[in-house]
Amino acid sequence: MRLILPSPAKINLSLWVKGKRPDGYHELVTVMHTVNLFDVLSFLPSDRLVLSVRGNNSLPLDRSNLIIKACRLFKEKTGINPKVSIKLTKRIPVGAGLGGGSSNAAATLKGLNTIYGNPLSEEELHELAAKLGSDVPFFLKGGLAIAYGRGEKLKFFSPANFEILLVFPGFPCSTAEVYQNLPSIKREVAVEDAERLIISPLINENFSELIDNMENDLEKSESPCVKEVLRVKEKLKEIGLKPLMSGSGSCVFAIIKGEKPDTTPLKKEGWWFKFLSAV
Ligand SMILES: C[C@](O)(CO)[C@H](O)COP(=O)(O)OP(=O)(O)OC[C@H]1O[C@@H](n2ccc(N)nc2=O)[C@H](O)[C@@H]1O
Ligand SMILES: Nc1ncnc2c1ncn2[C@@H]1O[C@H](COP(=O)(O)OP(=O)(O)OP(=O)(O)O)[C@@H](O)[C@H]1O
Repeated sequence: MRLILPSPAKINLSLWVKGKRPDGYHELVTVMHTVNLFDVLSFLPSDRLVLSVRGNNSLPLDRSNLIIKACRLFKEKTGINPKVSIKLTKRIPVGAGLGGGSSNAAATLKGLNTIYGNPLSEEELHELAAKLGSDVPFFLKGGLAIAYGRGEKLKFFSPANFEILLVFPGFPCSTAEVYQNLPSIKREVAVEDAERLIISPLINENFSELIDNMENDLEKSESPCVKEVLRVKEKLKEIGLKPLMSGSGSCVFAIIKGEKPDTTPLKKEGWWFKFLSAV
């Protein structure tokens, strides 16, 4: 039997860094929402585990691919050797702060669990997801959530309605490098602050207030990549938008309140962009 699963991208509507932890990770409070830009994972029965990718020539197909990592972890936990051919159609730009790899890993865990008769509970899936990456647990459900801790602790809300312009400037940013180049930050931010500043105006569709409150502390990173991203932000400001970097970059997005802006300057720069909706 064939199983086809969509694997959405996310944006970070805000990301606050509270400080650095003894394990090297950063303590965060961030608000994430999935958007209607999807990779697709298709699972077919096979005599062994095989991964193939369409739409991207540079992604590794070996153990460093998050899909293969998810399969290995599933096998370790359940004792079931996944014999499936997984076809990934890649549409989400890689290294773009859109969580594409994390989303693929979550879809793989869900897909294998469905195919093999749900051997893992929700909690067990969450535990495996957190091992694969800080963003992976969020993608098991998607929609709207505040993520905190290292990003693996979640408080979910009903999905919201909004439109964005998403711009990918054509180069990736390495998440590890962006965090490494962050000046030391100490901030008192709680989940309740994220609810007040972001979730409430979002649910009430008070977009002006929402946009005024949106922040991403990773924009303070001294990584050369983020410096380039700030230039992209400037261009979007010139066309009347209030943009924000998503996650660790390189994508930048802006909430669209009414009429769509004139995108000619973005075309001139040769940047990839799309108008998207929250899903
Ligand atoms: C930027 C975000 O996407 C925001 O949603 C996440 O914080 C990153 O999520 P992710 O890609 O799943 O990240 P991971 O694979 O867990 O970590 C990649 C690298 O980012 C850094 N990292 C990540 C998360 C975190 N809370 N603190 C960190 O310092 C670490 O150096 C880590 O080695
Ligand atoms: N299935 C996959 N899809 C995308 N990237 C993958 C995958 N497997 C491994 N990777 C590796 O993960 C790295 C980053 O991928 P990804 O596109 O998820 O970054 P990102 O969007 O910046 O993520 P985040 O927002 O979670 O930091 C790349 O170096 C890529 O080679």
